[in-house]
Amino acid sequence: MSETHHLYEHTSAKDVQWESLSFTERAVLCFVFEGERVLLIHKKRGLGKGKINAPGGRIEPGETALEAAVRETQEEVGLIPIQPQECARLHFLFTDGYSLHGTVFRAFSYKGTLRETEEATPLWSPVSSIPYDRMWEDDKLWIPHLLEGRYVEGFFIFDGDTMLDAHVVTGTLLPPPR
Ligand SMILES: Nc1nc2c([nH]c(=O)n2[C@H]2C[C@H](O)[C@@H](COP(=O)(O)OP(=O)(O)OP(=O)(O)O)O2)c(=O)[nH]1
Repeated sequence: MSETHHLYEHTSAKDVQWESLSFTERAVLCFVFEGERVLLIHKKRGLGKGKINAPGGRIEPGETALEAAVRETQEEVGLIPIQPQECARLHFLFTDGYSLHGTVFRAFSYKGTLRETEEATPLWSPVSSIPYDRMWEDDKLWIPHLLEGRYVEGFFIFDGDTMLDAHVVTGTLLPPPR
């Protein structure tokens, strides 16, 4: 194993100069709520294969984060979220130097028909029993704040699938859906 592989192994998430990182990749997630349930997916391929997550994916060139959130949700499960609202920012640094910035949205209405695709199997999860044990390790640290309606920022250091350190900051209460 090379030295660079362990570049950030002993770095704390609080000590990383996150604002001066030029992220390798930018991605989005979109949480669609209906009553006391939230739309999640079982991801069938790509990064996070086998895990439960919210719909999402990489932002394409020329696209805004909001546009990507709507497109990825439609591509993965057929639903078009209506008026998604930004509700979190996530920052990931991997020990091999890869870094990922995530913008998270929430929506309370949608159009279209839910369907399974080659990328994902959709599932409506009760908000009170999100399957954190089948999700990315950091999710249990920030999704509860999102569910309370608070803006949240997360800073995480990962080695592959293993979370080495985390720093979560909660912000203001977001305006309720209209
Ligand atoms: N909830 C959560 N999502 C994460 C974490 N790490 C991480 O990459 N993701 C999300 C961000 C993206 O939405 C998704 C990665 O998907 P991706 O878009 O890179 O992979 P993909 O192969 O499906 O690519 P694409 O064609 O859909 O763009 O996983 C995490 O720790 N927690």
